Amino acid sequence: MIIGTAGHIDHGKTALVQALTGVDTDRLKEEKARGITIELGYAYQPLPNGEVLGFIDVPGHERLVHTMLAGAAGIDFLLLVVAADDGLMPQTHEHLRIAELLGLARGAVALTKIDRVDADRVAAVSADIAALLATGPLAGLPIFPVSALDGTGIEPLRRHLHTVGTAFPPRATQGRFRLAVDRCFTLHGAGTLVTGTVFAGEVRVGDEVCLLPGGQRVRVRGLHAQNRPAERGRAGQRCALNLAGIDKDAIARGDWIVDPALALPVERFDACLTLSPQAPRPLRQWTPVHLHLGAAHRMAHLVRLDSDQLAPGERGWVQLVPERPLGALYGDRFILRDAEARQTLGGGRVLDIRAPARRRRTPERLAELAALACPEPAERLARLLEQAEFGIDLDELERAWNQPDLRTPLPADCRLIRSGGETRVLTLAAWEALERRLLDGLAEHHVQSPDELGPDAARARRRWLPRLPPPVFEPLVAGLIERGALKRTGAWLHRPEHDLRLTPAEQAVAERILSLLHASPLEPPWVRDIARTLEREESEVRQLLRRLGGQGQVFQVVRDLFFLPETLDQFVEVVRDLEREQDGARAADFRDRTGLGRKRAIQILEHFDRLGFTRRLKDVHRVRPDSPLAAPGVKIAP
Ligand SMILES: Nc1nc2c(ncn2[C@@H]2O[C@H](COP(=O)(O)OP(=O)(O)OP(=O)(O)O)[C@@H](O)[C@H]2O)c(=O)[nH]1
Repeated sequence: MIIGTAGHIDHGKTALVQALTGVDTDRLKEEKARGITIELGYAYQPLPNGEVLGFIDVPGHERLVHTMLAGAAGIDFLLLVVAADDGLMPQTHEHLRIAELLGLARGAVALTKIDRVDADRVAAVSADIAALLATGPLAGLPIFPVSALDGTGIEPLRRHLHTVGTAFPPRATQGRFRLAVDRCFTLHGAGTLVTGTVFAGEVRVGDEVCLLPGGQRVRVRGLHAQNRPAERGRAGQRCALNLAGIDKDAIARGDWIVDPALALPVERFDACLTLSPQAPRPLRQWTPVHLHLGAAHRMAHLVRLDSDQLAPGERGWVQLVPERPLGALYGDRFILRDAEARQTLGGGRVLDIRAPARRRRTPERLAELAALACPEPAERLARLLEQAEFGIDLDELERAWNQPDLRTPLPADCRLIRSGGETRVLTLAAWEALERRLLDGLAEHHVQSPDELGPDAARARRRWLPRLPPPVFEPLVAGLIERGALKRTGAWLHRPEHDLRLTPAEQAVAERILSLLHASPLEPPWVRDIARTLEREESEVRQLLRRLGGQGQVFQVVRDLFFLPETLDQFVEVVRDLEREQDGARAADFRDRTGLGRKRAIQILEHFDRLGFTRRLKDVHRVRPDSPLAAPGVKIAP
């Protein structure tokens, strides 16, 4: 268990920790000279059950609240210190408010310096403290009157802390490792050391870990847990890590040391924020604030999400945009102070570290935040899934929530898709809705373009499910094909009832049309000419040719002019030759080698551009290296 002191300057925090543990945590020369705490101080005390109590002593100076916050982020138990002579003072209030906003649920009050006052004063200040606590979540904390000077009351307080510490449940270690760095220094002969509180998981000597937000990989060469050499450190302990492969100057207070899977720098996050009732005014859009999260401290801007301003005492959804990325995960507590760093404004909990910069205030997004605010992970996932049209990237969510086992068990009525290196989960209802959108889209397409077999898969996705990640689209299509609800012919997707098969009478006409094309492949007749030769309606010939086009038997190069695939293949070969020999096809060269007229040569090249075989750059048509037709021998004709 980690105990953190809190309280107004000079109220006796450091003296109390020394009386309790024998350790003087004011180590700095300047601290000694001025008699105040400037940096965080640390002390440890072994318990009979083998556990170790950790103490973090924080400064009480009003200008050092940011240091107090760096220490307070990792504590389990609040030791609120109030001097009996002074009574309640500004930082008594502010530190208490911070502890409440950080969600601290355990604590005790030390009423110090009782050697300086009489019993009536002790009773009066005790009553003030009880009244102060009564309105908040820490109501009813025990109050211990003590004197660090003569030792009165120290023993009962120490016994109380030992009893609570012994009964304190060790934190669960199922998440991945993360430690909030509050100090970094070099030790002669050992190299770079960082210390901090382990927020989650476990670390062992030899582990490879990551600096966040920097991203550098480092190895844990050695470690201390609760001030003792150890092979491993775990959630809830203070640890010192000896890191190999990094300079001290590359690390600063506020960084995190994390499992490499958690090395996600956060540029903005959405959160639930409670504005303190004592905040001086409502928070408006883009208010600049000091953001304290873990041991980190950043300037940040605040965006209101569910209304335009947040009034004192209110709770709402906000987005925070720090000036530089930081480390944060779902559920992390944070504190906001005003831009001048004079007052604590409020505090909250991180809900989404992958928060969108756009469309962040839509009703759909607010519904998502409501789901994210749900404290229980399985229920939270289920509620998120209900709204996730395209499903959820489960790997990403497991990292963002630091919950490596979210998928066991998977919520009922869900589908897990593993594809393209991604694991996505969707409700069956969402899956069916996606299937319907594709099938309905195709049905409509068939009505509008009856002469076309259907779009290819890439076009179908862009058209009807543009926001569905491609790795999910493929299994969706495959599933529909397997069930017979969809057909794939060549590259084209279509409904099974839609095909371009011709009736025997139409087939007879089609064959006569094709033989006319075969008779003059380089200069095929126009639709008008074919109709005249065969004595059929122009519209009938046009429609038949388009349906043959849908089957890939002819290609329309310009309106009403159709070429056979094998003819186009000859042209493809010419273009490939020109690409090899002259870095692309110019209209004049292409005309000379094919014997086409100039205008037709250009039309063919433009057709190739449309097919994606070539790309025009000024007057040259270059072969696209990614086109299947770029490879020698590949043909358009089946
Ligand atoms: N008489 C008396 N003096 C005390 C007691 N506790 C602390 N003091 C004195 O009060 C002064 C401040 O004590 P500290 O322990 O440094 O106070 P602090 O709260 O740690 O101060 P900051 O960390 O700077 O906020 C020192 O001169 C202490 O000797 C006490 O129980 N009785």
